[in-house]
Amino acid sequence: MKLFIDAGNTRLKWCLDDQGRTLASGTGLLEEENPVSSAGELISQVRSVAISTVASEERRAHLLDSLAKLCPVPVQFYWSEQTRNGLVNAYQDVARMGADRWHAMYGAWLDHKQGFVVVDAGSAVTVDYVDSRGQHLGGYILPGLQMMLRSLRTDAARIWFDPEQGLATDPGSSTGECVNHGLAWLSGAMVERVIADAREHSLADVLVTGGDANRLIGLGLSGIHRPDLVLSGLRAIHAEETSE
Ligand SMILES: Nc1ncnc2c1ncn2[C@@H]1O[C@H](COP(=O)(O)OP(=O)(O)O)[C@@H](O)[C@H]1O
Ligand SMILES: CC(C)(COP(=O)(O)O)[C@@H](O)C(=O)NCCC(=O)O
Ligand SMILES: [K+]
Repeated sequence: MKLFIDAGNTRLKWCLDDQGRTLASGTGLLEEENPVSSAGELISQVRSVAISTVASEERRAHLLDSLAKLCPVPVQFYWSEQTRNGLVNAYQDVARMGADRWHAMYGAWLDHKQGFVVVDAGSAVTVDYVDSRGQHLGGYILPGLQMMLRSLRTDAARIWFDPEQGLATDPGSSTGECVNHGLAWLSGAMVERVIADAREHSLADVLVTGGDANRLIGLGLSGIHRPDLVLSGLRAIHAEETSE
């Protein structure tokens, strides 16, 4: 059995794979003693681990320590690449691209050859465009939804509010409404840009992943929700690398 991990800046997503079948999946926190505690006893059957991560070196080392205690098996990290199976990265320096973006794009490329957008609404929001030839046209990195609220709370002395998940975008008449509606309004504007760009570049599909995917879908981002997109790409790449 293999353990696949997508370790982001906020949460860790994992799944257990037995010859291509998903036996279990869950989420955890990187700093926990056992970040895959939700896998329970199954962890003892793991024979190898494959990881996609954008966490700091310190947190990556901590994850390795935790895994070594839980299951002392080989661990392989997978990073961004220049090209794979027809998908071509637009970055000149691909080592700089977050591994999660490349793995999400590859997961999308396998099923959506007619051109696509990947929106990953995690700690940060990333938007990547890939055309029907597999050429990555480039992308955007924006502050995530929680990150924006946190910066308003910490960097502005007189802004107090309770965060809400609402979708209202009308002009607010209290600090709380102005902040919460403002975030929905800004996110909605981003969604409109993504839809317009997809049309302009003839990208047929919009794939949405990340912890805030449903919020963006609620704000009009009509697309395919693929919470497992990074893990899908990682699993495919691992399978290709280990079958050679
Ligand atoms: N249970 C949860 N714990 C933490 N964040 C969550 C949860 N559910 C939804 N979120 C939202 O998801 C975002 C993190 O998304 P995620 O895809 O896990 O990020 P990352 O890949 O950066 O770790 C947070 O900013 C938050 O708004
Ligand atoms: C943009 C990101 C922070 C998104 O990570 P996440 O929100 O999923 O934790 C991550 O992909 C990253 O650290 N990228 C490095 C810079 C780049 O992709 O160019
Ligand atoms: K992200």
